[in-house]
Amino acid sequence: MEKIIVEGGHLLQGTVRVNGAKNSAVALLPAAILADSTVTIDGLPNISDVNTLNSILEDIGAKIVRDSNQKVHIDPSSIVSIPIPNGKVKKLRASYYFMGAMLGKFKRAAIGLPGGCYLGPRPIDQHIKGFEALGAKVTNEKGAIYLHAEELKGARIYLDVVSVGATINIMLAAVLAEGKTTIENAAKEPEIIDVATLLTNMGAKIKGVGTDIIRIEGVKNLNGCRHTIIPDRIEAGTYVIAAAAQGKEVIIDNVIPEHLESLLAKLREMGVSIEQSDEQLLITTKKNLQSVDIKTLVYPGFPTDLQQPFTSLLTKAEGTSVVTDTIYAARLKHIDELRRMNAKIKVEGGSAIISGPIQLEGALVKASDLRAGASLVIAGLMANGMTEITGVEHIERGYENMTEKLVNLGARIRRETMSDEEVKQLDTKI
Ligand SMILES: CC(=O)N[C@H]1[C@@H](OP(=O)(O)OP(=O)(O)OC[C@H]2O[C@@H](n3ccc(=O)[nH]c3=O)[C@H](O)[C@@H]2O)O[C@H](CO)[C@@H](O)[C@@H]1O
Ligand SMILES: C=C(OP(=O)(O)O)C(=O)O
Repeated sequence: MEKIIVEGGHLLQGTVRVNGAKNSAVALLPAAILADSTVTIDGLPNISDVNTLNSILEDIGAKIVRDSNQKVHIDPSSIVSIPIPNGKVKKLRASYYFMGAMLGKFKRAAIGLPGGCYLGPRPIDQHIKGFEALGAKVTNEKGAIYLHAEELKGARIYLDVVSVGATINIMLAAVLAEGKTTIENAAKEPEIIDVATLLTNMGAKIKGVGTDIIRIEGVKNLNGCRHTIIPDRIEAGTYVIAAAAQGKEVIIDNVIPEHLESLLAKLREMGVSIEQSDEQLLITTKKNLQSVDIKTLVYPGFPTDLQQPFTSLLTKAEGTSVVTDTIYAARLKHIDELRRMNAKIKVEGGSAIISGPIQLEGALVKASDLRAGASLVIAGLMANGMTEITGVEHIERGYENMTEKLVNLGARIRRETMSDEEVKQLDTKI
């Protein structure tokens, strides 16, 4: 087991390059099942979620070759519809995309219930509603979901909540269904457009992605193709926030600035200077940042995945800021850890109320989930003295080489293997 050690207070300067999007990658890999020949994906991030999905694909018969340039070739021609058991599936939320992809390809699937970051309840009722509308019988037995359809027929599906996962999963099942499918009240996240682009390159007929009505005309089969993944807007946003918190001048490279409009608007309101070009952002911080309120919303609103890192930044803003997560109201586990670091944060009625400016102090803290980890790393960079962060495995789910990238920007941050004694003490330390 490893921990991250940060010596705070050093200014960040230089360029950081963003990898391919985790939340696209985790859907693009299962989508490859739908093709009859090799799918090549360019720019996949080297993170544990991607490695777990590749491993599940191999378990069901895919042949995967990863070449040196972040290219992955997935040959799905030998995949068989065998049950996918709990072990690996439980490591991530996105394993639920195997449901849509296997159902689409084989008309049946059996898969353990997915895991991922615990952000409060993460229901999949809208995914199931969609699969049932397409003609599948879905049962939940002893922690596994069984899906079966004699044939899949296009349908009109209205989502009761705007859901990224349900929109993608229904698209995966519908592209090979007979006839027309309409998804109403669909989500519009860039990752959905990325998945639809891959499916279209494979031969699927999809219209309306990026709007709230997606229309799909089923085709008989899909072919292999080559696809380049979009840059990770959440990884980019994390470094943008780190730069605003502790940067002098930082360039974020390989970013689509339009994907981050809500974050950039809030940072400008706080007084951060941001220059943008086609694929880069230059972040320059002023001394006195102003407080702002944020409310997470579906895209193009403020992303839930950046709420936790942004909270760390707000500790240094002058005045009171209010953070409300309307997507995952319980995504507040980082707050206790930030309080250990001297942050003044109250939680009232599901909102975090942050009083600033406060000088954070180094402490021993634990990352309970992926973006809580990112928020603690940023807090560590801002703090006086040393911060030790455990729960590194969560950070590895979504950030490739985070410590190396920060070292290149001038941060004093490193990873260390924990001693057996430290591992034993993990749950007993105050
Ligand atoms: C809209 C949104 O911001 N989605 C985020 C969500 O995606 P994720 O795919 O996890 O969540 P969804 O977009 O599916 O869910 C959005 C909301 O709908 C609810 N819901 C979802 C499916 C369902 O069947 N029933 C239901 O009630 C969820 O509890 C949540 O409150 O977390 C991901 C990981 O943090 C982010 O990358 C996504 O951007
Ligand atoms: C919580 C996240 O991931 P997941 O939904 O895969 O658990 C995230 O990307 O912030």
